[in-house]
Amino acid sequence: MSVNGQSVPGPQEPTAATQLRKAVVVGGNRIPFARTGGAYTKSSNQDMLTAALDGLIARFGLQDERIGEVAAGAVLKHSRDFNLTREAVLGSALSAETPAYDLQQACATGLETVLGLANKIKLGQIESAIAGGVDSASDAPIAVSEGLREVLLDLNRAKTVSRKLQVLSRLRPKDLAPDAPNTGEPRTGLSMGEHQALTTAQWKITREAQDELAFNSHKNLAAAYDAGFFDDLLTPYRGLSRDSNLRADTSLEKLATLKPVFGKNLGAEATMTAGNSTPLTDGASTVLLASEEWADAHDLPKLAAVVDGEAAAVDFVHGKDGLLMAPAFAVPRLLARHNLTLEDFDFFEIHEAFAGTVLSTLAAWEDEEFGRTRLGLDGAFGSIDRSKLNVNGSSLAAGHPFAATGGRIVASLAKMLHAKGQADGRPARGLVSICAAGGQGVVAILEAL
Ligand SMILES: CC(=O)CC(=O)SCCNC(=O)CCNC(=O)[C@H](O)C(C)(C)COP(=O)(O)OP(=O)(O)OC[C@H]1O[C@@H](n2cnc3c(N)ncnc32)[C@H](O)[C@@H]1OP(=O)(O)O
Repeated sequence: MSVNGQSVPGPQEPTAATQLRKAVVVGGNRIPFARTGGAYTKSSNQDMLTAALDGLIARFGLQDERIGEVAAGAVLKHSRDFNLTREAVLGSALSAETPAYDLQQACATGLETVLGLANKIKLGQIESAIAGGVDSASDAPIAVSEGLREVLLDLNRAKTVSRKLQVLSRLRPKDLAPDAPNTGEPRTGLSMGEHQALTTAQWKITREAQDELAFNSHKNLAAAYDAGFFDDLLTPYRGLSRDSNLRADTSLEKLATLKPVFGKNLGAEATMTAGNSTPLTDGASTVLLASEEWADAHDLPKLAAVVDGEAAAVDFVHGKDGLLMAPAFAVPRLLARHNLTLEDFDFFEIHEAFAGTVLSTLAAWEDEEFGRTRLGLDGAFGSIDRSKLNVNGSSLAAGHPFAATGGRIVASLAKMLHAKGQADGRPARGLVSICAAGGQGVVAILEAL
């Protein structure tokens, strides 16, 4: 059968995944997320990832343990961090004989590390793994200009003082201007927020609907903290024990007063504000994965199984689809492979890059024409029960340290699924959906154990 242009095995045909052993989520850990320029201004990616690893190691008694593999990544990485994850492992309490590598899939990095490592466990290549991600916009790498770079390289090669002076004489004042990273898409020059403003307008998402989603994110995250949901997940770090972006006292009235920040310059209705967009954030998260046998042998919990994942990409460059709309295509493909519909899920963890991102995706799934023309279905893909969406808060409230968001979501969802256990006579089931820069998206299904 075919779903949005890709053939997927029919429901009756067993997929390779169904014949493999299980990869289970044992648990996760993270440091509280901090708004950029705040508590972690003096922390590097390596510091934060090491702290998130050490918290996980302490929680599950993994000191000096040789783990099968550790994979993590950062979207904003200094050139000195060749293999950031390996350096973090070497700085942690794990055995130095634990192999580790970096992976980069923009905001989906954390989820992609979970899926890749889970597959290795399913195949029997490794018994245990730690997935993760980290990002710091506070410690963002600043590159030098092309002119200064050329001069510095030539200077390094120059053997005599006169040659060095000759090279230096090429420098112009403009060469000294730094080249700072930004959230712009290289192929369009538009920021993520500007891209989303176009999509938000295309799907006619109102300011009120976006503010309501943002309000619920803060309300749900605050309630989760108050209920102790995160007590086992957070390593206090640099004086923080809660995500610093969380505003338990925000209100729909306050959100309605905030000035629109994206879209005005593009002729789109400007409905996106600092309140319904994620802030730039610093933070790190880790997730311990294992085979059932390894978890049992170490007397560790098995919260949920990583069932399967899917990635999609859209052609945003030519305006065919919105930059952050790839999950709208990946989810239907993944669900078709498992003969599932949106009604078969008990929790939806849809990353809130912007409130408009979540709402545009849901609107696309509910749209008959999108279902027919873009997904190749007979009608609309479906709608979700909103009471199952991001029930313990998501990125709008917690913040979004790009590569660390996937680990936050998987660890939280695994706990929620384990607590729920069964639903309708089957294991509780959760869907993870993460949009990423470059027009990509990664999604996954987890099931309670
Ligand atoms: C990268 C990938 O692969 C995919 C993705 O996830 S895409 C997403 C990537 N992330 C981004 O692009 C980051 C987007 N965000 C931004 O650029 C910035 O946060 C922003 C431009 C939206 C806002 O920046 P800012 O103006 O510095 O925000 P900030 O000062 O915190 O807030 C502005 C005001 O709103 C208020 N505010 C913000 N949130 C609020 C809330 N929930 N409730 C009440 N007030 C709030 C603040 O208090 C502040 O008020 P004052 O001016 O009175 O102090």
